[in-house]
Amino acid sequence: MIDINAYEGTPEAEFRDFVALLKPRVMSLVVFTAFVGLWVAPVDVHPFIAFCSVLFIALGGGASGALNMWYDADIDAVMRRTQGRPIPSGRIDGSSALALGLILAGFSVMMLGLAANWFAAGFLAFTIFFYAVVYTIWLKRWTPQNIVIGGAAGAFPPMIGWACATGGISLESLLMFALVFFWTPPHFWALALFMKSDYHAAKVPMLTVTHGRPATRRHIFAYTLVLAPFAIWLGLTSVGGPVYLAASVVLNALFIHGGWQILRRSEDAAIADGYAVEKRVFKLSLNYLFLHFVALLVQNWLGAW
Ligand code: HEM
Ligand SMILES: CC(C)=CCC/C(C)=C/CC/C(C)=C/COP(=O)(O)OP(=O)(O)O
Repeated sequence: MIDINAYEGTPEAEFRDFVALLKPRVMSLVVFTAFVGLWVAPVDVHPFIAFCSVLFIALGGGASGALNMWYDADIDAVMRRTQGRPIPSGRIDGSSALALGLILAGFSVMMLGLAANWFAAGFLAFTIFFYAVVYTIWLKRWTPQNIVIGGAAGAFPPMIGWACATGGISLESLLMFALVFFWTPPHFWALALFMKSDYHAAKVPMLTVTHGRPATRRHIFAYTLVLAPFAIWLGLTSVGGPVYLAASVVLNALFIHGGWQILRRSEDAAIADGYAVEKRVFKLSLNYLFLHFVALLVQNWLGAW
């Protein structure tokens, strides 16, 4: 019998494939942190300028996602989680993704410079470079500290937002950076614990692969402990207040408890329940970060210290 599917040729790229190249789900939280950084800054920004700034940061983030997918296509083709992405599945060729990434990167930086200021635009350019080149091309395939150092790229957006409003850097924006920076390792390693075989197959030196799961569990717990003081310190600055502080204390207690549970678990127990705790802590990590930034917004609305 003739298999007509074998004669379909290269699958057609659809609009949603180009959108997928921009990693919209991950970037939605990144962009939210940038928005909050801009909004809580002590300078009034015209709503239209604020809207444009966030839009161009989002486009810049998307550009870096496309550049990451272009370079990582070989890794993505091996891992089950990423095999369906537009490049490994053949719906978009690498050179189109590269072109899209470069054009969007240039466009977003130029437009942010015109809409906000050139310091913020330079910061956005540096962040795109950091994710696409420092993390993706260099660190990711080289060291298990890849996501710790490379995580800085994901932590810059609230500083970019702040820079859009103020044209500079402050203790508050540095602490927002620290919040995302020290959050990234437990966020990612919780996921890596239930994805180890994928990274192993793709020969990516994630901590789970190079140092094993017990070491990864210890690292997750340690980072939840390091993270908490920075998150709470932010609440003592000019953007903080009682609502943020209360939220942060509760969220950190939950996150540290999650890290502790991960630390105490044996691998056999994790296999037995299908990594339920690790999956729960990964989800908790997303809520942890989202709610910290929501708390900053609410505090700003109610009035900070
Ligand atoms: C080097 C740093 C990071 C690494 C290696 C990392 C890795 C990952 C991976 C592998 C996933 C799961 C699959 C996926 O959706 O692609 C994920 C999910 C997610 N990450 Fe991260 N992440 C990092 C930083 C960040 C940052 C800075 C943010 C936001 C501020 C973020 C937000 C998210 C969100 C929202 C999801 C869920 C996506 C969904 O619902 O599909 N991540 N992350
Ligand atoms: C404004 C701006 C430029 C923002 C950039 C923000 C940024 C660096 C986000 C990184 C988050 C992310 C998707 C990491 C995934 O790592 P991976 O690429 O190793 O994960 P994968 O295996 O899912 O591809």
